[in-house]
Amino acid sequence: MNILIMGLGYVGVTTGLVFAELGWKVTGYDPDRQKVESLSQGALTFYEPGLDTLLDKHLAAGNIRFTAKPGIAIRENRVIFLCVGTPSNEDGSANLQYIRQAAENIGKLMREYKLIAVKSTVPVETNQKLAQWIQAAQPSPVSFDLVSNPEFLREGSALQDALHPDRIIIGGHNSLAIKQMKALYAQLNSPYFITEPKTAELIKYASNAFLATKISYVNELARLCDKIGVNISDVTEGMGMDRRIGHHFLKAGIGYGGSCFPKDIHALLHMASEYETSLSILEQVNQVNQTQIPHFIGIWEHKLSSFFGKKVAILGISFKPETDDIREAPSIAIMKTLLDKEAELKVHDPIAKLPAGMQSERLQQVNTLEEAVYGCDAVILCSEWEQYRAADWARLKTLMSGCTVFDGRNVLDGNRMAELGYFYHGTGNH
Ligand SMILES: NC(=O)C1=CN([C@@H]2O[C@H](COP(=O)(O)OP(=O)(O)OC[C@H]3O[C@@H](n4cnc5c(N)ncnc54)[C@H](O)[C@@H]3O)[C@@H](O)[C@H]2O)C=CC1
Ligand SMILES: O=C(O)[C@H]1O[C@H](OP(=O)(O)OP(=O)(O)OC[C@H]2O[C@@H](n3ccc(=O)[nH]c3=O)[C@H](O)[C@@H]2O)[C@H](O)[C@@H](O)[C@@H]1O
Repeated sequence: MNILIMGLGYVGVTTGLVFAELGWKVTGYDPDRQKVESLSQGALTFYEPGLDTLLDKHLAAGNIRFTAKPGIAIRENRVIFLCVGTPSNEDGSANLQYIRQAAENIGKLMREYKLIAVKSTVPVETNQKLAQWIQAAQPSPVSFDLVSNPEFLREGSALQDALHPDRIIIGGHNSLAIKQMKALYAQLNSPYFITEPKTAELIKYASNAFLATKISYVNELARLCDKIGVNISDVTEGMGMDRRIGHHFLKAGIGYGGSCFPKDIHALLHMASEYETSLSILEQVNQVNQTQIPHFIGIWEHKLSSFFGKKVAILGISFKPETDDIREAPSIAIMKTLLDKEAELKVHDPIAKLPAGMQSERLQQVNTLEEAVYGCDAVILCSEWEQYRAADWARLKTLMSGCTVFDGRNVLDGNRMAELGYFYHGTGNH
């Protein structure tokens, strides 16, 4: 079966390369010509470990190609994966304009049967709407099947996650379509959960919301730890030894960011309100996350007396390590607040760049960790790149003016930092 991927962002490119790796012929379509050109030349438009090698390999073997022309791409491929973005509307609901455009393109241009799988994260009942949009755009009726096939990969480990998924969720009504979907993934040896489309759609939101709940829970608990003088990391380590709880997603810090958790939680809350149901726990999850940064800035400001005129090194721009994605990155909100408080910022990230519109004479991105900390009063660690964990903190201290390190991700060894003469402040960390 030939596969068409519509939408060449993180999910689309990873999915396309994974299917190429599984032996299928893949075409990637995106209306963004620059993206298509760049991918066709073997250059990824974002940073993601392992994908560049796979892209080179499958371009050279002719297993994957990219196009900005939808007509031939839709006609030549029997299976279509929708991987377009579903960003937030002002009111928090999911913006379905790209999904709708893609559906209308398919309807308009298809000439024979298609199996269409939705990987984008979409609200319940979108599958049904998609069917209507496709039908309405068809010049004359042509049959198709629609299945919901949500994606669970994480940025930074996208390839591994997509090649070894914990589960493959398929929501569909037609058993033949489900059989074809299973055939596409057959080599992965992952368990399937087959259900109806709206259940599959909700599983995706419910999973992201549950992971975010774990994070906000420990972040709030860390505030208590700060007051009573125990280490949140010890608490979560002890908790995680209970296999019913596990160790995952219990790392306290400056809060969750990224292109999905904040957006999907808003979308789920909006969905609940449309169905006149309250998800009060999730509202609190969101609330705790939104207060995480002001909470820490308050503590840091108190420790430094004031940020006015202080030289501060910001380590890590991306919302997490191993990605250059800065969407909803906590570092950005921190930097904006510190600039308002008239601090001078030197910023470092191994890969990510400051957003183009973010400019100030008191803000400078530098190329090395040493340049960032040179002459600074304090360091704030915003994303836990390995380079920061493994840094020679004894040497870095000789470059700084002050000796304060605020570890927003709790990854440095507090005792060791104190031995080196730092004033170290983590999260719920003593
Ligand atoms: N980024 C992630 O780690 C994950 C994202 N998701 C979900 O997958 C979806 C895609 O996410 P990303 O890859 O991050 O999005 P993205 O924003 O990086 O990329 C979306 C792509 O879709 C293209 N596009 C827009 N309209 C189109 C159309 N009519 N036809 C074809 N392509 C079109 C855009 O040009 C863009 O290249 C979202 O719903 C997201 O919630 C799910 C799991 C993981
Ligand atoms: O729907 C999506 O887009 C994806 O969203 C998340 O993946 P991602 O946003 O790439 O990254 P995560 O590793 O989940 O981290 C999200 C945020 O939570 C923070 N986090 C994570 C774990 C933790 O213990 N503590 C914590 O603060 C991270 O620093 C980051 O800011 C989910 O983990 C994926 O399963 C899902 O497919």
